[in-house]
Amino acid sequence: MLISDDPDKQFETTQDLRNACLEYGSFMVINHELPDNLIMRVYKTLAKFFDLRKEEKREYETNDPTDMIRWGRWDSNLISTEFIKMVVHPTFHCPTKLADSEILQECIKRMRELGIQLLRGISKTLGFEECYIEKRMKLESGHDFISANDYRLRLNTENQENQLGQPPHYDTGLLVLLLPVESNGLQLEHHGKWINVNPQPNSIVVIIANHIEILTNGKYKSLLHRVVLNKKVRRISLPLFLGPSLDTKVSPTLEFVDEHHPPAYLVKTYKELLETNPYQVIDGMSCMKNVRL
Ligand SMILES: O=C(O)CCC(=O)C(=O)O
Ligand SMILES: [Fe+2]
Repeated sequence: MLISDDPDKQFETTQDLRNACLEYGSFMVINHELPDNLIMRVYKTLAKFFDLRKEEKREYETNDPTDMIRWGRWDSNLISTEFIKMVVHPTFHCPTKLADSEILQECIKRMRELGIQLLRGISKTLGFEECYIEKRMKLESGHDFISANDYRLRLNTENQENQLGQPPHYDTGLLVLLLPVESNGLQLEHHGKWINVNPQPNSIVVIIANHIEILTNGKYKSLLHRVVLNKKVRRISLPLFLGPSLDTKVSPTLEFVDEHHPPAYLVKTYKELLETNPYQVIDGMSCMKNVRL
């Protein structure tokens, strides 16, 4: 609808998008251009990678913050997940041990195109011309990464009720797009309560991340979210973190600054902000504590 030829429909969708950004910090996209069989093949390829023996994946267990690929596991009483993160734009990086990397690359390319369309829509909801965010954040050389997550079933463990796949967190970047998943687990914070995301089949869930909050001087807030372990099925997820180029200085846009709304964030390049995280360019951790004034 955002790209519909019918101006009324386009207007209505832009209004819905504005409300979703203000009220929830998240929305679902249906009727996108990612075919089911592409999605299915991506999940197969990721599952195959996660099923490799630990020794085989350890090659990507890096402590070097400049590495572009990083594998790891969190395994405690409360949190359990395995992940493989990789920088996918401007240059696509992928472990050689991940079969069918061209399928993953194609899928990410399409997710990125969708993300850019959504950022055009978001620019409009803010009263700017369509390409405002794209140009200001230099998305042509935007720094994007993915973090494939594997939340396995954990049987016979204590504390099952409270087990999380991801602790509550905010994401870095502008937008995070989640490849459609069949199983639930993602929860969003809304007015102090956790709400379950029950995605419609094949819908892409989108989350507003840190740098939209900075750009809008807090008008659109970065969304707190977490993942609870699904007790019935193994769940694999694939978020794409769309970000500004590393050299872009992200700061509140003047239109959102006045005497009642002074700038609430420091001016830093995306790279400087990411460098405050232990794994720098390949770390989805929120940077907000280092930038709020
Ligand atoms: O697995 C999910 O649904 C969300 C993952 C997530 O929030 C993240 O990787 O930052
Ligand atoms: Fe996240």
